Amino acid sequence: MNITVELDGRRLDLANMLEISLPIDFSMSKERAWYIGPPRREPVRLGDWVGSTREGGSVNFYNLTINPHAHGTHIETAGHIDHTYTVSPSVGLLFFKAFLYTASAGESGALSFSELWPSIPSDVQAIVIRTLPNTHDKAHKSYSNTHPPYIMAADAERLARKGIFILLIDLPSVDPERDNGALAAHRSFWEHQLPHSPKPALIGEFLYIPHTVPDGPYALHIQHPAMNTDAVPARIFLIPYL
Ligand SMILES: N[C@@H](CC(=O)c1ccccc1NC=O)C(=O)O
Repeated sequence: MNITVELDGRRLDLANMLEISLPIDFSMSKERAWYIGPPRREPVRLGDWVGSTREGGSVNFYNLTINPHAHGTHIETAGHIDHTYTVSPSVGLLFFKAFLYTASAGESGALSFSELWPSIPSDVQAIVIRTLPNTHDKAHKSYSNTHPPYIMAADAERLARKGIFILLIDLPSVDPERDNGALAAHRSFWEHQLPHSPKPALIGEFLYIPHTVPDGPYALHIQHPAMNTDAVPARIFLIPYL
């Protein structure tokens, strides 16, 4: 089978899609973020019957307890911070024009975008922020009480005003861990979306972008389950251009 996809005249290297998301791992035994402990996976028990083949049941039939914000890569709508009736966060398009940028934070914890602004192409729809340090332990790290870096509200506004409607980062939040509910970057990004934005804006958090992937332009592909709530787990890929 031979499939060719072009995004505004640029061919996508579909054979070399790069996954940049983290799964929800039910074998994880420790806190991941937001102080709530690991995800849980428990067999259904109905009288003598158990939904676990290991325990003698005919099938595996588990109840899952997950929190999309705390347990892995997820995408969220503005319903995360307001009373919007949330249908499933929905991406609507198969591919977006994306840009991967590596940012580091100064002493304040604010990420610097100073090298991003001169290099970002004008037609970008999605930005992927990889933060430094980017050691492999990031894929398993427990973030509660670590106060990771964050995006400044003014930078989130500038991204939105450039027409970017998908903002992705490899940390549990685009905002500081503790800000008394301000969530300034979340609010600023959603508030300053252009009126003709083609899709409802999304923020995605808790990604993992291997250090081997160079900064620059890519196509972006997002997969997610349909769940009517503010945030859903997501599988996210960067696709190089040929
Ligand atoms: N920083 C917020 C909390 C917060 O941002 C948050 C809390 C629980 C789950 C997700 C959160 N933010 C995610 O982007 C606060 O201090 O109230």
